[in-house]
Amino acid sequence: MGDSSDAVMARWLQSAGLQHLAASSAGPAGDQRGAGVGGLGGGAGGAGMLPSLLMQGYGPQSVEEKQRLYMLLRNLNFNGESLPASVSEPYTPTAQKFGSGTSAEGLYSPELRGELGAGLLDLHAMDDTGLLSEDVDSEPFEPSPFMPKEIDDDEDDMITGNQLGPADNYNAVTSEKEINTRENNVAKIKVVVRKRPLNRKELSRKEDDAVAVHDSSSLTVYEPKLKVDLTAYVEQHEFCFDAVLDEDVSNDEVYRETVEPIIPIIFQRTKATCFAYGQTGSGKTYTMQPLPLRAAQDMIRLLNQPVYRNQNFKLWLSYFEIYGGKLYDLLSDRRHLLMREDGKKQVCIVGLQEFEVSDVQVVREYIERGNAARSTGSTGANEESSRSHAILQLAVKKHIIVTETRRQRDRDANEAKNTKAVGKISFIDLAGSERGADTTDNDRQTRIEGAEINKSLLALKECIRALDNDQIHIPFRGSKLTEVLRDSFVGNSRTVMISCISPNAGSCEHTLNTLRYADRVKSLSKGGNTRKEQSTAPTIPSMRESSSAPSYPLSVEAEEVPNQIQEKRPVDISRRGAENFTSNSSMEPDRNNFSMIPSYSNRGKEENGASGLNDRERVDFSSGRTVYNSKAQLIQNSANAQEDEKVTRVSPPRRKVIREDKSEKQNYMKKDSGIEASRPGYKVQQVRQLQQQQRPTSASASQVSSRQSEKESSCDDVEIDAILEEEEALIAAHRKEIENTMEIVREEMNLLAEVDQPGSLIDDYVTQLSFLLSRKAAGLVSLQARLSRFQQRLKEQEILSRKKSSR
Ligand SMILES: Nc1ncnc2c1ncn2[C@@H]1O[C@H](COP(=O)(O)OP(=O)(O)OP(=O)(O)O)[C@@H](O)[C@H]1O
Repeated sequence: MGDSSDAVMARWLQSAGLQHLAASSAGPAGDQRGAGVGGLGGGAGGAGMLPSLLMQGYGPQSVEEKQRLYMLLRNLNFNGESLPASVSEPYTPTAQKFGSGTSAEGLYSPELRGELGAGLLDLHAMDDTGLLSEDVDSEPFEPSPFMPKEIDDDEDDMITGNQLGPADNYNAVTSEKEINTRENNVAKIKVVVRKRPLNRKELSRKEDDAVAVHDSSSLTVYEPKLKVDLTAYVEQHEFCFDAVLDEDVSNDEVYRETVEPIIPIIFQRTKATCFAYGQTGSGKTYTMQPLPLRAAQDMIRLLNQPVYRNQNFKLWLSYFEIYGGKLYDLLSDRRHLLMREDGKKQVCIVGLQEFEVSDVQVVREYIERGNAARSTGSTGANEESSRSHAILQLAVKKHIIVTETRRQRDRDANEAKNTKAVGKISFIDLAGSERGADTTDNDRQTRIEGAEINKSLLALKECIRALDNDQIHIPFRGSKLTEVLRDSFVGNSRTVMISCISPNAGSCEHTLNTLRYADRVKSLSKGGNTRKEQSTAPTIPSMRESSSAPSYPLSVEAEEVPNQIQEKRPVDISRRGAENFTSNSSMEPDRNNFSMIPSYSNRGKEENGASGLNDRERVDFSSGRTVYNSKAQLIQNSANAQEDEKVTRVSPPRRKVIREDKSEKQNYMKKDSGIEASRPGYKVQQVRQLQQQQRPTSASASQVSSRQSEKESSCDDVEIDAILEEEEALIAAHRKEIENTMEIVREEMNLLAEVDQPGSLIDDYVTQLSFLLSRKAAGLVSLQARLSRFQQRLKEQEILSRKKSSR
């Protein structure tokens, strides 16, 4: 065990930035190998050497090195063995004292994982799935090629203010253009599948490996089946994804494939979400566990780049879980948290503790602390954690230097007020996917929790699809999970979904469910990403720019200007809706993949293809501000064309009319003559006509009555503007409703296709159908209510006008 133990120890030391001590450890300390932590295979001996390394003079020289070694030792001391007296002084890199907690399994050495307690986002670890040690590679942290090299302080002077951060394989800072190109190159949604190796138990049962990974993007599942006459046969299911990672792919490669490309754009106001999905034991925790730490490492490296350091960018960490629809802070004694929406529709988690971090070691500790909070829950810790979603967020914030006077004023204000969000990445370890459909459990509470999980998984899928489809309405309210993640879905966002699958034939059904879920998430992104990325991001600031408004982070703008967003597509939505609906009505389940591929590919064609305005829209959106003006022109032209075609059609291009009305209003006030009504809404037009009749036209009217009438007409116009706005909102809501309904219908058809399959879970079907129907009903009820309000408003207005005219 000598050599391997040395190697493991060298890697541990390397992970703590103490690789130079490896040589010393091979000296006299090496003689004591195995004396420390025992019974843990190759790595244990190495752990045993560490105390002596720390105690004796030839080891670490500086206080910082000692602290690091102490931490390393403490984290490896998972068996509860006490540290030597000489190293037992507390290490307190943060102001907080952490709970006793379990060790950071897997964070140091994958060999040790599985023997330890719950790790990062370890929701429902199974103790019976330990893999053969030879399957598992130890993975030291290597500096990522995506990340810029650390720049010495001396180099700072060479870098000028406006130069921006990271790009591939570079040492110097690149231009904003390059950054934008890179940003656009990172897919908005990436779906990656990871297959884990067969574990000991599966091998001992001689289970077949039913998943064959062909290349970096496709795989086949061989599902063993029985015919009615009990003859066995194998059904093959082929899948394609953005990336398929085989069993021998290391965590390091997973990081490089999934999270690493996103990190630099977090500094460019992007919000990203990375989540693992899959059945229990498929490797979610194993996959997710190292990611936040790796990400933090790269983010900290970036923060140390002069361009960000000069801007006072800092990294903040928070960690909480959603269990049974409630939020708990994992870094604050599982404090119950409340979710609120502020005036800007931003979701705030009231009371969530966020910690500023600038050291990977400290990040590691917070993660451990959060894990400990999860695994030591007061009632049935394991059950609890297995039914929760854990969310770890790393946020980049710009610290605003406050002047003395302002500081005085804000003395009592929260420190957060002095920071401005730049971007963030959320890591989510979802509860096991099969839990939601767990029908064998008799416990009512457990079943309800299962339904809750199912609901959130469905809602998450809906949101991702809506997001990728550039829908105006994103169904955040579908679940607590999506509500919490709301701000990660709007504006400039990226999503990475890692679907974890077990390879054994016995898990085929779950594996297929996981892959179908992944397939659906993926489907809508086909052929649409580039356009969609461009369509949201550049247009919004251009609107702002044109009104010379201050520039906000992109995502905030996206939320702040819902009306403008609707404005972008006033004419085409119903049309697009109709096209979609037509294509959907021909949807046929693909029997091989059990997915609705035809519908999505049709949609891709429609969107890329000949849907007139859509095409023009796409071109327009890609060229930003000037294009937005031409877009307005386009809307105008289109509206004019419609008017030419059909004189009776009076519904106006929405915003345009309001502007016209306002200028009309001014004209009217000046001239005090009749209204030159231009295409108002049908009812509103009637009201205006009534008003027109009421207004004094005689030149001989006294000044008083003229002023009176001016006043009245001004009030009337305000009224009319309000009605027009309502009318506009009603029509927009109707459009949204149609889009929603179509999404739901699509879901229903998928559901039907699934339930038709042999072995489908009826409970799953029932839960999903009930979720969809309640969404449908809620949408209709809300539209109906809006319509009634509007009808009522029109009635009142008419009565009022009649009264006036009879006076
Ligand atoms: N790719 C992999 N390579 C090696 N071992 C793996 C891999 N994926 C998972 N494992 C091992 O399989 C076991 C189960 O993995 P893990 O606990 O991550 O599953 P999970 O999906 O998080 O399960 P649960 O939903 O119950 O929490 C662990 O012992 C883990 O070390």
